[in-house]
Amino acid sequence: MSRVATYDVLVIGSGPAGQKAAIMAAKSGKRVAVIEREQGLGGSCVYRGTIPSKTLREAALSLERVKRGAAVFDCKLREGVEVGMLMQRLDEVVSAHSRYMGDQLRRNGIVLLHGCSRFLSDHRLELTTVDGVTQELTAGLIVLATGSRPRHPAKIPVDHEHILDSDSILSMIYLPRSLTIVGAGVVGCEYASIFSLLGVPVTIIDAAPRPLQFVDAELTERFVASFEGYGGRYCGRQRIKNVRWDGLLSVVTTLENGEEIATEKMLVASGRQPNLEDLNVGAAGLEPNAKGYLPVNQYGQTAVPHIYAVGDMAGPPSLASSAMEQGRRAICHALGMAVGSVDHLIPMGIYTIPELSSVGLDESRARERYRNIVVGRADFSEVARGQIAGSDQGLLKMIAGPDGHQLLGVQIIGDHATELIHLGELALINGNPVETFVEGIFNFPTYAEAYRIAALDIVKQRGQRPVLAKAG
Ligand SMILES: Cc1cc2nc3c(=O)[nH]c(=O)nc-3n(C[C@H](O)[C@H](O)[C@H](O)COP(=O)(O)OP(=O)(O)OC[C@H]3O[C@@H](n4cnc5c(N)ncnc54)[C@H](O)[C@@H]3O)c2cc1C
Ligand SMILES: NC(=O)c1ccc[n+]([C@@H]2O[C@H](COP(=O)([O-])OP(=O)(O)OC[C@H]3O[C@@H](n4cnc5c(N)ncnc54)[C@H](O)[C@@H]3O)[C@@H](O)[C@H]2O)c1
Repeated sequence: MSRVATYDVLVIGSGPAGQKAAIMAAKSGKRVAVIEREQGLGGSCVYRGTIPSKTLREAALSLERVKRGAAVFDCKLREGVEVGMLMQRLDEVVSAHSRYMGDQLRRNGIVLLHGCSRFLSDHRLELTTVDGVTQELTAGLIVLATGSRPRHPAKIPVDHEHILDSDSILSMIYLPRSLTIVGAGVVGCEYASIFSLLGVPVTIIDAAPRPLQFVDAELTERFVASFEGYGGRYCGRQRIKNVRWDGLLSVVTTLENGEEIATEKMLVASGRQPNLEDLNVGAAGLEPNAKGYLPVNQYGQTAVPHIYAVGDMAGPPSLASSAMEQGRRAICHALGMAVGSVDHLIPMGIYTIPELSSVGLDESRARERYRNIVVGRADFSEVARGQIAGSDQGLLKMIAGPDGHQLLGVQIIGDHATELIHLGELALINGNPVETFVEGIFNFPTYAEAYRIAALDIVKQRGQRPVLAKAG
């Protein structure tokens, strides 16, 4: 082992959480090293998560746009098309991303170390490179950002050939003739949309009565209607008895109600678990909780004050966007800098087709807290841009407090929902009232006009319930 290398800040993992932590620390004048066990930078976000899935989604979206114009266009996918052909831009996107990140680390003077690391004590780590060379490292501040990996239920024998997870699904050469998806969370629903639009019959199985349980029920109803419109089937409230590959053609799923579902492939999307095992956290005095995560406070600080855990490895919401913010916040907190106060307003963007997005309180949570809320609705079929695009599944819901002025949240399903949500987010951050959307001028024709329609709906209801408005 060579002599000990000393840094101010050591960041383990180069995904969105680790990157932002490292950059923030370097910009604050600290000597920083990032340890990454994979050859490429960027974490599962770049290689197995966000970017590959969204690249395949673009192909499904192109097909969907053509299908909307079915009266004039006649277009379907060629027989035997390879999944790789549908993701032609992926290599370019991934290498551009990795190059950009490498440059950014270098520009900021951050040392990049390749290898796997484990704690020797609370300030010391051992790094082992792929060649088996070891090096001891020490730092005053350590940020763990090792991400997560798919969780496999005990009853499902994932073999990565017939029964796949979100890491192996994109290694399929051909589109499957049919697909069962276990789990109607974000991963399951995003892939369900993509594959069903590409013409694959998809069945989703979940123990819950509806998919995406944490999303507004009116929005998920529209999602299910659209998914079923593309030939998909949602099997809610179902428990799986067993899953087996029949050795010939099909993966056979037996449900506890006796039904058998046979499809060519299965995708298991039943949640994630943190990458913690290799780190030997016990040597640093840390202990995971019953769910396998390291307990942290709102800044990502663990029970050992100079060790922070951020991003997926620290648990939900498990988003690239929140991972970046957690990385930044951890460093600000550790270095005694102002952290900012909008972390409760993390927007959620789900890239199903149609897209779903939300910020602030949704209808049911707002009702729990304030009882007499006012809900404004704008159907995209009322918006000129929606009519032009034939986007009739869209809906924007604006949630106002009992006085009908205070904005509490916005939920959107439909084209560009994940972009549109930021208007609502900024209004919430700035404490703008509902009127902002009535008085502001919007480009025409745009989907953003849905904000004004929803706001006017609230104003109309306010006029009809003067007693409630005064009672507050
Ligand atoms: C299919 C899919 C689609 C997704 N789509 C979206 C989306 O559209 N939008 C969104 O916001 N989020 C999305 N996510 C979630 C997003 O990818 C994650 O929340 C994000 O990648 C978490 O970032 P992270 O930095 O915590 O971890 P990761 O990105 O997983 O990075 C962790 C890094 O740590 C490294 N590492 C692990 N252990 C060690 C060790 N012992 N030593 C050294 N290095 C180590 C790993 O190699 C990896 O590079 C998606 C996830 C999946 C699975
Ligand atoms: N657009 C995005 O931001 C995006 C995209 C993809 C993933 N992600 C993140 O990745 C994380 C993981 O996503 P995920 O969808 O794998 O997990 P999840 O925890 O969101 O959903 C898992 C689903 O599987 C179901 N389930 C679990 N075990 C089951 C079983 N044995 N039988 C039937 N159903 C079962 C659960 O009821 C749940 O609905 C999420 O936290 C999400 O935030 C985000």
